[in-house]
Amino acid sequence: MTAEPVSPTSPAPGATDRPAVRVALLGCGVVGSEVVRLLTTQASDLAARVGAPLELVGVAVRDVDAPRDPVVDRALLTADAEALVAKADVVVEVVGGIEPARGLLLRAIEHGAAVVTANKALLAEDGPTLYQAADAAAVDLYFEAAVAGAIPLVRPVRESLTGDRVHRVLGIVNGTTNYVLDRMATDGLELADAVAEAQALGYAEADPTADVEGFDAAAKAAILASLAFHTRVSIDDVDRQGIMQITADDVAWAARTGHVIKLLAIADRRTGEDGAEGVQVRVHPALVPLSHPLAGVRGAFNAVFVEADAAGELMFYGRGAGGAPTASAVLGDVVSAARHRVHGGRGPAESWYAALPVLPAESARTRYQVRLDVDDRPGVLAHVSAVLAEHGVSIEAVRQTPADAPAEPAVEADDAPGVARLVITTHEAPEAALAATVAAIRDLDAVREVVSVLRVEGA
Ligand SMILES: NC(=O)C1=CN([C@@H]2O[C@H](COP(=O)(O)OP(=O)(O)OC[C@H]3O[C@@H](n4cnc5c(N)ncnc54)[C@H](OP(=O)(O)O)[C@@H]3O)[C@@H](O)[C@H]2O)C=CC1
Ligand SMILES: N[C@@H](CC=O)C(=O)O
Repeated sequence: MTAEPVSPTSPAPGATDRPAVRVALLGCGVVGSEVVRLLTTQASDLAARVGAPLELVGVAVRDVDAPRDPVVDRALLTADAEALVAKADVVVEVVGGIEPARGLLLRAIEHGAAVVTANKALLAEDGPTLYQAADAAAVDLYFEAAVAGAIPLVRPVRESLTGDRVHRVLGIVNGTTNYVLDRMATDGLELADAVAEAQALGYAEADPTADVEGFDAAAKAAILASLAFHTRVSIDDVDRQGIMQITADDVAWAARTGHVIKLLAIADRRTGEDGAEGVQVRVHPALVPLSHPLAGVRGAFNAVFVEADAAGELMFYGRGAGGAPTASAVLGDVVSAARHRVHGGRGPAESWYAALPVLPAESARTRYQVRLDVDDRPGVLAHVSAVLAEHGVSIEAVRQTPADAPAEPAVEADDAPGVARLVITTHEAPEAALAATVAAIRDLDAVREVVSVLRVEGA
């Protein structure tokens, strides 16, 4: 595509003669550059939808001399983001990270600007500071792009379902890890090779920690849980486990038992031990049955189920990352905020924070699939079953390794008994009981090794 310079006042033939809505852009990287492109190429459509032209009044970056695609008029570029936010009606923050993003957004709000951000890290760490500031200043705070990129998900949860009672949010909210797990499942790649491929394709960052360790998914889970349950959930409240321990062998075994492994974000409304309601939020890899719609979510796509009392089950699917898809969500927010500037009105406000407490990880209810190598002698299965029974965990299925298993049991000494691999799938039980069961099984004399423990979801 030819890169056309962006002029300070993009022509807007579809607009009325109302004064332009001034838009300041903070950040012009992967997402910001696509925001510039859309603001330019869609100028007349956007003006018609807003009822006034959108005027890009400045673009704050770190390096004003770096080459940009699309080319941005040098007169628009500035390294002084503080000064820029003071002269806009709508401030779009696509810088990322906690500071200076938080300070800039608060300054924009202080100046009476509406703000649009894609910054999940900031919202998950300190969203309430922004919500409260926006509420106090009676300005819009929109953040559709912060969760699941292009997929309209924040708005349905924040606005459309606000008359309903959500009881579960379950989904794939990180495209990089879904791509990695998908490549491991389809071509038998080891995790490191699949991550390297994701980096080469631009899905994963040079430092993929936020994706593979589950931080990115945990931030999105915290934001979704806060909105869905009308309470305050921060990233520190999320029980988080990434995909680093998943091996090609785990993925192959998942297929043998009719599953795929997905990194899931799960937020549940549930009753705690004291009988009081709360929310439990977690991110971890899980076995998903091949028959479940989430199993069919391939590549870097995202998909989220929301279950509400009256609405029933809703599914949202699409591209969760990338410059253009994310910019689409940002522009939707810009149009909403700009419309309010022109015609009056305000978007939703989160001033009701407090309600449901966050329950500890151990209060979650889930199912486990445990693979273990045991001595192949009479009575061993009875010992293992007894441990499960002692912890009140019911067995759904047990199977023994077929001869052509992809992973070989440990090599034993000449005089040792043979080794059998058991795959035990439990019924749903409290997380605490399941974890204690695995610890007790590991201590049995007949157990050579607990090879893997994975949760099973979506059955
Ligand atoms: N990339 C994606 O697919 C998605 C990203 N997001 C979110 O969008 C946001 C932006 O992500 P992305 O575009 O990928 O990030 P990039 O790293 O590509 O871009 C960041 C931009 O911010 C600028 N910047 C950095 N520090 C400052 C500063 N102190 N003052 C002014 N400008 C600064 C950089 O300037 P310079 O160009 O000079 O270095 C760059 O233009 C993040 O919050 C991210 O989580 C959300 C969904 C998907
Ligand atoms: N790193 C994220 C992209 C932005 O949200 C992902 O892989 O989904």
